[in-house]
Amino acid sequence: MTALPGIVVTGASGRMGQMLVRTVTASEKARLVGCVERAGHHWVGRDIGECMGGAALGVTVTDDPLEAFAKAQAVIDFTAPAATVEFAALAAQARAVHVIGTTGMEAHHLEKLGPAARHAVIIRAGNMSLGVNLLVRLTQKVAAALDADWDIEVVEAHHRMKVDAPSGTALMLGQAAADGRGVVLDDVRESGRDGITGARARGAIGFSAIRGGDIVGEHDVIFAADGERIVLRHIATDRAIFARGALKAALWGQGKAPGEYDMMDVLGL
Ligand SMILES: NC(=O)C1=CN([C@@H]2O[C@H](COP(=O)(O)OP(=O)(O)OC[C@H]3O[C@@H](n4cnc5c(N)ncnc54)[C@H](O)[C@@H]3O)[C@@H](O)[C@H]2O)C=CC1
Ligand SMILES: O=C(O)C1=N[C@H](C(=O)O)C[C@H](O)C1
Repeated sequence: MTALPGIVVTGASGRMGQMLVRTVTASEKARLVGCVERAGHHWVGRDIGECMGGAALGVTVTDDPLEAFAKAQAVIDFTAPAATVEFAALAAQARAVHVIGTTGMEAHHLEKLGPAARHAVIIRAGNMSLGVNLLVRLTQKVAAALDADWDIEVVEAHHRMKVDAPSGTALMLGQAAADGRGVVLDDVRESGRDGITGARARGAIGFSAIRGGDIVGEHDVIFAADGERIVLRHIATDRAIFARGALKAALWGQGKAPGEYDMMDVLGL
C-alpha cells in the first residue's frame, strides 16, 4: 500500500496555519508530518494538537524547516513574504511541492521563486478558494465585454490584523479585469485615494481596502457606467475554503513537472 502524501504546515500557530492543521488531519487523502513556526515562538518543541487545545497529534512544532520538509511530499505555506522566499529554496531542496498562500509578495520576493521552481513544483495564489477563482474568470469575461465607459473598482474588506493591502485577491481580480480589457494593470491602477484627487481617469482600475473586526474576506468588483452598475461579489465566511483549496493543490502537485502553477491550473478553470 502506498503511504498518503505527507504534508508540512508552516506558520502553524497562525489563523490559516491552525485551519490547515485541522484540514489536513481530517483528510483521508493526506497526513500531517510536520509543523513549522518561527524561532522563539512558544509553540516550538510542543505537540501541535496540544498547542491547539486538543489531543496530541504526534507532531512536534519545529523551528527547523529543512528537517521538517525532508519528511514531506508537500509544504503548505501561509506565512509572510520573507519566510516564504526562504521556504521556497528549502522545499525545492527537499523536492517537496510548495503551496504558497502568502500574500503581499513584491517583485523582489517573486523573482526569488524562479530558481526554486526549476527543481520543484510551486503552486501560488492570492486566494485558494473555488469561488474566488471562478470570480476571477467572470471578472475577466465581463471586463472583456465592456468598454472604458464602464469604470472598474475593486473593493475588499478584511479583519483588523491583515497587514497587506490591496489584498492578494483584490490584485488577482484587478489583474483579471486588466487582462480582459487588454491593458497593463500597473498603467491604470489607482489605489489609496485621499484629498483633492481630481476626477477619475478614464480606464482606471481602482482599489479600496476596508479593515475591521473579524471579517474573513469580502471582495466586490464594481463595473459602474452612466445609469447602471454591475457588482460581482464573493464573501468568505470560513477560512476552511482556503485550507481545502490549498490541500487540493498539494495533492494535485504530486508528480507534476517542476515549475510555477496557480489555482487556475489546479481547478482546471
Ligand atoms: N491565498 C489564500 O487563499 C489566503 C492567503 N492568506 C494569507 O496567508 C498569510 C497568513 O495569514 P494569517 O494566517 O491570517 O496570518 P497569521 O499572522 O495569523 O499567521 C502567520 C503565521 O506565520 C508565522 N511565521 C511568520 N514568519 C515565519 C517564519 N519565518 N517561520 C515560520 N513561521 C513564520 C507567524 O508566526 C504566524 O503564526 C497572509 O499573507 C494572508 O494574506 C490568508 C488566507 C487565505
Ligand atoms: O489575510 C487574509 O485573511 C486573507 N488573505 C488573502 C488575500 O490577501 O486576498 C485571501 C483572503 O481574502 C484572506
